[in-house]
Amino acid sequence: MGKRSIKEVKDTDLEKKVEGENVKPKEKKSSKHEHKKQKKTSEKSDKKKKDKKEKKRKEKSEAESTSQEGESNGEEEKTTPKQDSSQSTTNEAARKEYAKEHEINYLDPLSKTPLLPLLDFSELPIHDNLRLGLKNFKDPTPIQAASWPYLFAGRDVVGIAETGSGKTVAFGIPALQYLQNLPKEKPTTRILVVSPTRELAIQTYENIKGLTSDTMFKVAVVYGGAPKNEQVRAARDASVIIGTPGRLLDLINDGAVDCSNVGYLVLDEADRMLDTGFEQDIRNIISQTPDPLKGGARQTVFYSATWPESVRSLAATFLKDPVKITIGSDELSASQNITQIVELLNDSREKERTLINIISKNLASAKQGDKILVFVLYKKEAARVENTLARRFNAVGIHGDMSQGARIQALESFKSNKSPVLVATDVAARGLDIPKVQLVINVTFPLTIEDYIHRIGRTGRANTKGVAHTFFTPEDKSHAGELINVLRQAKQEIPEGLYKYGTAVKPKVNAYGSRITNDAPMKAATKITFD
Ligand SMILES: Nc1ncnc2c1ncn2[C@@H]1O[C@H](COP(=O)(O)OP(=O)(O)OP(=O)(O)O)[C@@H](O)[C@H]1O
Repeated sequence: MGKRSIKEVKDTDLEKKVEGENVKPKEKKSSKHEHKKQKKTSEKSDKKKKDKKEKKRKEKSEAESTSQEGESNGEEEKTTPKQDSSQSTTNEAARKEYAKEHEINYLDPLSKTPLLPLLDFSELPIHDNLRLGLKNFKDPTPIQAASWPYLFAGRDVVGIAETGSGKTVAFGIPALQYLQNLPKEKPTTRILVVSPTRELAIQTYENIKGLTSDTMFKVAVVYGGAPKNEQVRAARDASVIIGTPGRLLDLINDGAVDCSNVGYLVLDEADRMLDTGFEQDIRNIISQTPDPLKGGARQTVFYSATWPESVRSLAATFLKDPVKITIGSDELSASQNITQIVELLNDSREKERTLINIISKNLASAKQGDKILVFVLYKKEAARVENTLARRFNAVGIHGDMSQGARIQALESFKSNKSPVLVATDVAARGLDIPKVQLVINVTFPLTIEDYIHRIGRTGRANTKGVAHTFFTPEDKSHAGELINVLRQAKQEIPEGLYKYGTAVKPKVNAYGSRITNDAPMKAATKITFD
């Protein structure tokens, strides 16, 4: 391990392409730890469950649900987790109704009968110390409710749900319970979460730390632009590592991170992680983990709000019989909590004046703590717009040309409301969960419509409302068709002038490269919806 096979691995984020490649995939013999048992059981369980479920449900049906109310603190459970209670504690009809109401769709190559959603935290087969991490939430969100039965059964999952819908907790809780179930032997990395940006890696680390605050698990975060030594120390013996691909590979090649015992692998913002900017790194990282196709015990979970065709066939190569769970439409969709305004401008030179007007108006009526996030496309543009807005509104900026320290400081200043306006490139488009972002302004249209969905998803999170205001100029005309589709899908107003640019949607081209890939479907699967 110790020998570096990458000359220089830079950190990866949305603006920096990783240069280091050519890490020879190692043929690793994966260790067979307990997780495999869990997985085998789960794979078999689908079949068994089919038969058993019918019986169980008949026995248990009717009005069981009410007796579960108010038990969500798990007090009475002590340390004995319930196993797969999701299928039995509330009647089947209520679960089906929930799946229908929240438009949960399943695509499962192994079973025609979905594992129905888990409707209450008290049904979670987890230890009490993990329950504490959920105490601030009332109910599972739909992606949590739908994913958990599969994740606890050890299945690979592709989870697609709108921005701000609680995907981190969706993959985090089963990951930590998996860890909890392992025998207490020499600590080694068991859970690996890969994130596209440093800020998202840090945020996920904080979230997972929050969920583990009552446990002894060691969690570490590794990302570029910060000294390695400290991260190497933190990663040593950490059971959970969250990181950006470049630094992760760097530490793997240094021998500081050992992925040979990873039993639960998460690609957060999975479509971004699998597109051309990251593909090779991801291949290299995954090659260091146990390979389920060679008998290795690794559960792999991919989450995102967007799932373009261009990444699906590649995704399939890393997953074993995954169930795809989609909340809402299969089409690209924005959160319905966001009011989308598209303003057509004839000339890019109108942008600055319009931007200042919108921010002035918005801040004049803003409530305490309200924030505005302004997106641009290029780093230089970010610096220029930040400059303009800094004088008027005490704005700060974040982009890939800044030092990591300055990036963190800007984000802190925005979060703590010292600066109510943050100007950002797409480095802040994905995953960041900043409370009270009331307004997102797209000064320059992003490279892809998926990025648009993620950018505007910085507002309207966790069932709050928000507004996204997008400038659209003739230069953006190639995005008109897909933008119209997104607006229509979210039942938003479509400005008449947008149609003049045409409604055609070009075949998918990966905007970070130029490759077009066809969607090679995963193993034939049956799509199940409740309607
Ligand atoms: N069950 C729940 N009930 C209420 N709020 C929740 C619940 N689970 C998570 N949240 C909160 O919802 C917010 C959004 O969660 P998270 O950042 O995981 O969203 P996401 O789906 O990953 O979004 P994105 O697609 O933008 O990455 C967070 O503040 C989180 O604490």
